[in-house]
Amino acid sequence: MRIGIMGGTFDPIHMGHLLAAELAREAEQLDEVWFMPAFVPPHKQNGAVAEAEDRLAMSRLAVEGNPHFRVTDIEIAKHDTSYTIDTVELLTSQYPEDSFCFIIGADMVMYLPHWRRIDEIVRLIRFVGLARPGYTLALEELPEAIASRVTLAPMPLMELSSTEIRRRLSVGQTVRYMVPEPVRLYMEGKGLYA
Ligand SMILES: Nc1ncnc2c1ncn2[C@@H]1O[C@H](COP(=O)(O)OP(=O)(O)OP(=O)(O)O)[C@@H](O)[C@H]1O
Ligand SMILES: O=C(O)c1ccc[n+]([C@@H]2O[C@H](COP(=O)([O-])O)[C@@H](O)[C@H]2O)c1
Repeated sequence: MRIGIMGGTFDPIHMGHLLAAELAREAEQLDEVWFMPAFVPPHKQNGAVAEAEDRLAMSRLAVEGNPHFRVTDIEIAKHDTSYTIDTVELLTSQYPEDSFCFIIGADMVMYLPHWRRIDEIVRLIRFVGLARPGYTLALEELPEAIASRVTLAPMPLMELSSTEIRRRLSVGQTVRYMVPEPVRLYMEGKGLYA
């Protein structure tokens, strides 16, 4: 199977994540996309992040109804900082028959040189990069070994971030149509980010 990994903090998951995953799936003819909430994302170790169980539950609610989407708790179950190299080594050894790519937005594409052991990651998997407002997808600015492993997929600029959703909820503004409705109801029910 051709599998795309959509890794993220998903604090909370939003329509930008879902659209990016769906368009990457189409462009790369992926059989499945696995949404993978990080336990502690490497570059957010000092910031407060919602409980992993809530981020996982919201991710599960978000993918309901799409037969190509799944959620994996592989990183959350480890209860440790989620370095992608560890996850990729685990996935490629656990599923030798499948081929994996990692789906990321433009901010993460340009940050790839800073990922832990990126030289080894790019030998194991490819990346699918999608446009995001505020970030230029300038592959020519990346080292060739990394740039050659990134394929760009078409994506309309979507001005949406978890930060903006948390900000809106904290001041009582609407997030309807920015997140799937079951996710909105979950956040409302638990008073998340209020
Ligand atoms: N609006 C968007 N368009 C394209 N890609 C996105 C968008 N929002 C998030 N992504 C991508 O989804 C992945 C996971 O992102 P993450 O969970 O950190 O969400 P975020 O909205 O960037 O969160 P925060 O605002 O808390 O930093 C990253 O690869 C990121 O680039
Ligand atoms: O492994 C790394 O060094 C690394 C550095 C930054 C981000 N990542 C991964 O990239 C994905 C998106 O990260 P984030 O913080 O935007 O949610 C998520 O799966 C992270 O674990 C990985």
